[in-house]
Amino acid sequence: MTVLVTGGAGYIGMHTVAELVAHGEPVVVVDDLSTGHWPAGLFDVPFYSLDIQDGEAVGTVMARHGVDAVVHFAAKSLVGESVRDPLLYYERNVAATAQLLRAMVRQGVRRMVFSSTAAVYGHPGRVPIQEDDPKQPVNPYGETKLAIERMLRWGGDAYGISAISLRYFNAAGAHPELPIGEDHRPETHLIPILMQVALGQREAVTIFGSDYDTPDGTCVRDYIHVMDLASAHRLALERLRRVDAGVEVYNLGTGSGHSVLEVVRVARSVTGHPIPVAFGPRRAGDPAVLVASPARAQAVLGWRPRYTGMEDMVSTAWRWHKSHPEGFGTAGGP
Ligand SMILES: NC(=O)c1ccc[n+]([C@@H]2O[C@H](COP(=O)([O-])OP(=O)(O)OC[C@H]3O[C@@H](n4cnc5c(N)ncnc54)[C@H](O)[C@@H]3O)[C@@H](O)[C@H]2O)c1
Ligand SMILES: O=c1ccn([C@@H]2O[C@H](COP(=O)(O)OP(=O)(O)O[C@H]3O[C@H](CO)[C@H](O)[C@H](O)[C@H]3O)[C@@H](O)[C@H]2O)c(=O)[nH]1
Repeated sequence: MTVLVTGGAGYIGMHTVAELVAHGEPVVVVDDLSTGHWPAGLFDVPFYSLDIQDGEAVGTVMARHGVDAVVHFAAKSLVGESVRDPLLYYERNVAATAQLLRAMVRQGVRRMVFSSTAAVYGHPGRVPIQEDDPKQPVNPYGETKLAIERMLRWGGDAYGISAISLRYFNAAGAHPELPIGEDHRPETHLIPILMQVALGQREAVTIFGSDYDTPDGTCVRDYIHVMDLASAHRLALERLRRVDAGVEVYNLGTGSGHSVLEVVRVARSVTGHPIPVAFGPRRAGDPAVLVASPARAQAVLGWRPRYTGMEDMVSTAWRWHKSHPEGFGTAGGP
């Protein structure tokens, strides 16, 4: 009973590997290192530098390690890039996942936990957002994640695959003990950019829009700690093994929103750096407010986020960035 983690060298994937290993779960990682980093010697788990589009090679890994479930993080996930090059997202997200599912079917592996996103909702009609609210993605990234959710639904019927799709809101923070954290290149996410300003690596942060219909005019997001995302994956795996779940979806957020300016204020207080801001135009495709209703994940998975305060998110991120100003450095494969 081994779990195959695709994209396990990425930000959320690596924290989930840590969580699974800490709970005694045998894990094998497949990652092509296109955006990830695999620090040599940190985890005692088999690592394969493979593209999931190579279904045959991934199938061989499944057979060799007795894989019974897949946690599927591997994807392209930059909204702006997806608008500039949508075909890349159809290839690397939709087509690649079809290859992965084909390999699973061939190997008789019938459980998947899938990384979905709040971007499937587009501009929400109401907040907090519930799972059954309308899905109207406003960029190819969200569109391809929704397409995969639908592929899982059809695949569930046709091949007997049970899947849990976890729609994360804004992942944030870092492991409180292990030397792992967020290292995207280029970095586009708010909190790591604030940390880079505090480290003196950037002059200032540009706030995208100050005229939104929100209390302080800046966008409101539901930030969820990466450790809490990791625990949700473990609980989802447990559920897939316990019951024939069919295909289920869950929002993962705290249920509380924080404006960009609020996050900046917390970052100033945690780092002790003034973090200068500049106000710029709105970023295309940014909804004003995205806040999850996490009620379903709490009721069905028994999920309880532990790091719910913005200070928890920023201080664990700061610990990582301060001790690893160059991120994983040049760490490539093992
Ligand atoms: N970061 C967020 O706030 C957020 C929010 C919602 C959803 N998600 C989703 O969560 C998942 C992980 O996000 P992340 O922030 O950790 O991203 P990441 O880029 O850090 O991780 C993705 C990993 O997948 C690997 N990968 C990509 N394509 C691959 C392929 N074809 N074959 C093998 N490996 C491949 C990359 O090398 C990387 O290690 C993604 O699916 C993303 O869409 C992230
Ligand atoms: O330099 C920056 C970076 C971000 N922001 C703002 O900060 C907020 C958070 O932005 P991030 O880029 O950190 O995160 P997103 O909300 O754009 O994206 C996240 O949530 C999305 C779902 O809506 C997707 O799932 C995506 O993968 C995930 O990273 C947004 O209002 C954004 O406009 C700034 O003002 N300046």
